[in-house]
Amino acid sequence: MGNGLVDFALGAAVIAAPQHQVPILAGGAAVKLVRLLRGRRKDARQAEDAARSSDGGAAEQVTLAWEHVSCSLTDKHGKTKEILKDLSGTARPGRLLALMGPSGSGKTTLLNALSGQVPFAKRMHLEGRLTMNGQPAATAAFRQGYVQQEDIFYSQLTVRETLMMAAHLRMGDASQGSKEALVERLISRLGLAKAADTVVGDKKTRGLSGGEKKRLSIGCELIASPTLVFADEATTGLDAFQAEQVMQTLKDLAADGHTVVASIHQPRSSIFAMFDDLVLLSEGGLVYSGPAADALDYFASLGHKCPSHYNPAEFLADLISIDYSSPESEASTRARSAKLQAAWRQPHTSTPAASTASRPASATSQVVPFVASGRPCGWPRQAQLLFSRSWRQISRDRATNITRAMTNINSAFVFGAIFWQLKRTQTAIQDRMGLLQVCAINTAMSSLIKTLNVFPTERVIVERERTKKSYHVLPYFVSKLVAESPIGAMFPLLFASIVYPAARLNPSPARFGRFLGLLTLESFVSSSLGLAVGAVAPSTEAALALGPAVILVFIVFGGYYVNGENVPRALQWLPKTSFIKHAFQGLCVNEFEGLEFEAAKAGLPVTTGQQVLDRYSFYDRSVGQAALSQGRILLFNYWLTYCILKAKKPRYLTMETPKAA
Ligand SMILES: Nc1ncnc2c1ncn2[C@@H]1O[C@H](COP(=O)(O)OP(=O)(O)OP(=O)(O)O)[C@@H](O)[C@H]1O
Repeated sequence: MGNGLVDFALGAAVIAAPQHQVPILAGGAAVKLVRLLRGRRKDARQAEDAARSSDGGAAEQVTLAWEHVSCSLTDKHGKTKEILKDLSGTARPGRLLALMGPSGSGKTTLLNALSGQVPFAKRMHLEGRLTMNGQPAATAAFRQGYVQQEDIFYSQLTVRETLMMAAHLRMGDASQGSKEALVERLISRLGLAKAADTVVGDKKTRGLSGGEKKRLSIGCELIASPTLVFADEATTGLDAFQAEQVMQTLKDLAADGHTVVASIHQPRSSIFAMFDDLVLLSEGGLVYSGPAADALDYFASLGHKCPSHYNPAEFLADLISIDYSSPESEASTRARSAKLQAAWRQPHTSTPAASTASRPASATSQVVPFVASGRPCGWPRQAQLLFSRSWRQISRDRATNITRAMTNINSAFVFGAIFWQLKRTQTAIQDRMGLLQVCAINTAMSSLIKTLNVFPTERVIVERERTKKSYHVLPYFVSKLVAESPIGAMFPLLFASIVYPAARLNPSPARFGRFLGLLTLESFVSSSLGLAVGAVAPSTEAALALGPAVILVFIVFGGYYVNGENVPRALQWLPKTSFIKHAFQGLCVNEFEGLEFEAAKAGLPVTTGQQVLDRYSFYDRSVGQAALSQGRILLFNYWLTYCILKAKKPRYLTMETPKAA
């Protein structure tokens, strides 16, 4: 059975089992999982050892060559769009190669293709040949780092902590002292000394500048001691000064013998002057590949002379861009782009690309590594590290915690004021029911929204780290849940402590304890639903749109609006899945059992709490059963999230060998 199927079967068995069998099944599942995981860890270590022995642990320089790289996308109607058209080129050690081209020209796709990270898409086809020092890239064991366009970090960790965490996760076998020394070296080399103890920050917390974040991203990639460094749009969104600093960092890396390939949009002339080599793309086709210094001469030879005192990057960008301002200008600029692509395809007697082969910039044959390489740490250590990261993130996030606390206190005061000191009259029965229902809905919503706001971004970090094989999903997920629980439990406590006495609900400490326990459990269940939705949704915005739509169904079947007995047969499973209903039932039983009401002056009076419960079809429920039902949904959501996270491991397209080859 495949691993995914094993997880599916185990999870399904735990959820579907009768209650008394759950511990036995869960125990069996745990043993099986541990065995599976041990097996996989062993495999991973063997693969790691093989990779090490193949490169001997030495930071050998690498020349990356690509030939006939094409990428195309066919739509549903069979129409094919060429994203990359038969590209060939070389990136050499000790040289900074810049990929330039207008937006949509294929820079990111080429960078992804060169790093073996073109995201899998059903109708996309990728072909070409990639070699590293003459060996097929698939079998070459050179380490690479990929600095992504978007800098995403745990916002509450400082620069030093972020780098230290990367070092711990990826250099498990190195000593603490050597990791600390390496991190300090990186900090000073990346010009981050002043910001070393500053938290990364986010929209709510002030932190690093854009340039500092980008340099931190580079630092995190350098932990693995890559010989090849890719950077996508490294300067996008930065001011001129920060952009120059980031490019200088990449240039310094190249000077140390790394092979650096960076895509960039319209750099200023001082940055253009840093490029050793240049690849220019227009509409997925190559219009130039060779030394940056020779580019202007090449285009001048085609009749496109750059005016003096003009930024060469701007001149080249204008030359190869498509002008969509009018049909005529679009046609003429497309024609010019096609002409330039055709000109490049002509054989060059003294092609700039050929000339670079004879003059590598670095005289050494080894990369000067920033750090020593290492293997990832073991599972218990991973769990420990990830726990400390999650704990720091949640405990330091004052802005989020204060907002959550204020929201809960505010709701508690509003509900407390509306349902102030409930009496034992007939009309107060409805008020009690209403209050318990809004308590259940409020707890579910506040917990869900918080999770949806945070988790999709965190998931992207986890996916990136898993691509680097830094850790497995299980230690991450378990440590995250454990770390977040204590603070997550604070908010229902705040809410319950205000609303319970304000409304004068059943005044017994034990009943208050159960009220609090049910709300806390419900808050965790709602958060687990948020994790599952956040794991599926492609972005925070999508998660925030999807989550409330899902929970609305659970609110409708929350036990107050629709009586479970009147739900159509085909939909009877829905109330069973509504954790809001289970919480509400538990709260009602806790509140009404043993309660006596004043008799009505007219009509049929409801004088006991049990009669109220019977009327809502809650006669066979207990607080324990309600808690157990919530617990099962909680476990199901955790299991579902775990499976989604595992299945969502980034998939990349395989580069096929060109047909002509
Ligand atoms: N998975 C995909 N599905 C559909 N279209 C895609 C996909 N990947 C790339 N493309 C298309 O291929 C073209 C090149 O995209 P790419 O992101 O490589 O360009 P780019 O030069 O990096 O652009 P930018 O500078 O704006 O980031 C674009 O038209 C893009 O829409």
